[in-house]
Amino acid sequence: MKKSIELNRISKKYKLYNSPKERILDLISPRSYGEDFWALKNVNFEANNGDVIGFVGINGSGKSTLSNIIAGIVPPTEGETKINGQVSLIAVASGLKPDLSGRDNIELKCLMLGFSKKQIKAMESEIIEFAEIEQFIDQPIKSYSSGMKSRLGFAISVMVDPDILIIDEALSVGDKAFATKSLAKMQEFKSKGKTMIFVSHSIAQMREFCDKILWLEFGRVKEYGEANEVLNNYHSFLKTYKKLDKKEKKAYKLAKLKEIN
Ligand SMILES: Nc1ncnc2c1ncn2[C@@H]1O[C@H](COP(=O)(O)OP(=O)(O)OP(=O)(O)O)[C@@H](O)[C@H]1O
Repeated sequence: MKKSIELNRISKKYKLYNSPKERILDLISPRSYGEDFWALKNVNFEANNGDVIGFVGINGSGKSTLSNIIAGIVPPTEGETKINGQVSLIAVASGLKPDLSGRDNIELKCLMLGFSKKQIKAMESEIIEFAEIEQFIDQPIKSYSSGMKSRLGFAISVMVDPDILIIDEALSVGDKAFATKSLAKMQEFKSKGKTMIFVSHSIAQMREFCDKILWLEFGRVKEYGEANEVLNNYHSFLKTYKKLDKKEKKAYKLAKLKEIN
């Protein structure tokens, strides 16, 4: 089976600053300011062509950071990434530029993905139609509702027909009719044997769609395997975790983060 994604010991370090001043000082001064924070540590992950994989984990586990690394939006601090094919990431805030119109955003995103102006012109009307924003396409997208923005982001990402499609929480926005249409589009991707990654808090959606699940917990891989098995374990964990009070949850998180920070 051909591998579409190979991640070898990926780590990501962010810098946490107490004030904007500290951030600037860190940039201009030879001394180091701010605190190191490892959001991912030594993550190994592989996907084959045709895999449909869900990323789960409680808030702050590193799901979006890992998706962004696979999409090439965020560089890892350490480790090796091998991505075979073109990746498209759909996220609620997926790099659309608020001051540009819907049409200009389509052009910009497609240019960044390497399409020519002629190819973009040919795809444009299909994208606009799928996103259902015909009347608003020449308005700046800062005037769009969040549903409209996510429909546009979704439409661009699926119409460019990538080899690897990452959908980060984007299905939770938008109405029922659009969600049905999107799921049908993703079914089409699945049947074409493309690699798909879902980031979602909905276990039901994951069960319906994914073959494999990667469970992240505060920067580390807790489990990676067959969807039902990992989802059952994650579900049991959540049941226990949700019973903890605020203080206990914080203590759990701090203890886990201490292991890698
Ligand atoms: N640009 C950044 N600068 C500093 N810390 C960051 C940055 N982006 C993410 N983090 C931190 O990295 C950790 C992982 O964040 P990430 O968004 O990847 O988690 P997640 O699992 O996607 O969370 P959620 O389910 O809440 O979206 C969090 O503690 C977050 O605060």
